[in-house]
Amino acid sequence: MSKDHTAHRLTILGAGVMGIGITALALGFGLPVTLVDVDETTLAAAREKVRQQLKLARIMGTLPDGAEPGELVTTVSLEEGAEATVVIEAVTELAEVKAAALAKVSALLSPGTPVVTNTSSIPVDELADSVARPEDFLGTHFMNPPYLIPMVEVIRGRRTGAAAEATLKSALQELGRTPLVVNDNPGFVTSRVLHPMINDAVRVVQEGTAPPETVDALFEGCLGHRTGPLRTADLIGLDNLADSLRVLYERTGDEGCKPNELLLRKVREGDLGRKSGRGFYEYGGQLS
Ligand SMILES: NC(=O)c1ccc[n+]([C@@H]2O[C@H](COP(=O)([O-])OP(=O)(O)OC[C@H]3O[C@@H](n4cnc5c(N)ncnc54)[C@H](O)[C@@H]3O)[C@@H](O)[C@H]2O)c1
Repeated sequence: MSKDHTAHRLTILGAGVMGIGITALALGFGLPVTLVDVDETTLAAAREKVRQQLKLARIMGTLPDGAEPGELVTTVSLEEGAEATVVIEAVTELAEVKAAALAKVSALLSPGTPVVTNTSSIPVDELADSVARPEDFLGTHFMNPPYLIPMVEVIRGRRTGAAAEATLKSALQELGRTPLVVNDNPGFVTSRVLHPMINDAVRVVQEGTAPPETVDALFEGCLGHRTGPLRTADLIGLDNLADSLRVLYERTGDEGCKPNELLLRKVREGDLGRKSGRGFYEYGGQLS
């Protein structure tokens, strides 16, 4: 047991959209978290964003009543995160960046500590080549914002061991999430279906058939989606979406996954969605 009286303590790599969200969820359920990124400025901003997400999650009633928040440590040193019971990697969706981070962190951990990639699309078995013990390695696909979405897609790689899967499931249960296990392939289930669909929605906007507001209104009003595809793109982050589509295109050859020119232009111009304040919509000072 950790000093915070929870069975698990997490180390999370990457203080971006997902690292911040998973950290806020874990703290809200009382788990201690060590959040690691490559620079102190990012980490300072992340502390404030975590605090805001915790506040929002409490207002929305998605955290357990009366739970003492877990302790948060932010650091640029991977060594400080070596005592975790589970490590979750949520760094940029570039295979070489993930491989380097996973190699470093897995070498520091005791055998039997699950190392989990929160990749959107890169096959787990491909990344498993870079970790010290492939049997301890598997994937999750937490969605944004983690405190609001109760289910987590879990990806079992070809070399993932039963013990790692069981430990990850117990941590997800402690986080109040329901795991659903799928097999390994580019994009797994959700990204393989959702990301090309969003790419098509961007194409519809680019071709002038309808503006983003109308596309989203049709998906929400006619198809019953909670959030339309362009608002979802802004929530994901347009840079991350483009990276994920590239991963899918390179590994499947599916032309529908080739990132659309309008999407790439927005990324080039720094319009990344909610996290930068503008994407397909404007966000005046809202939470990322
Ligand atoms: N954004 C979403 O909605 C979403 C949903 C599910 C999964 N994902 C996946 O989660 C992962 C993270 O996505 P994101 O949207 O949070 O990205 P992001 O661009 O917002 O953040 C990535 C963070 O990783 C940090 N980083 C880069 N290299 C690092 C290293 N070696 N060590 C520590 N930190 C490092 C960066 O500084 C940055 O803060 C990606 O694999 C993405 O595909 C994203």
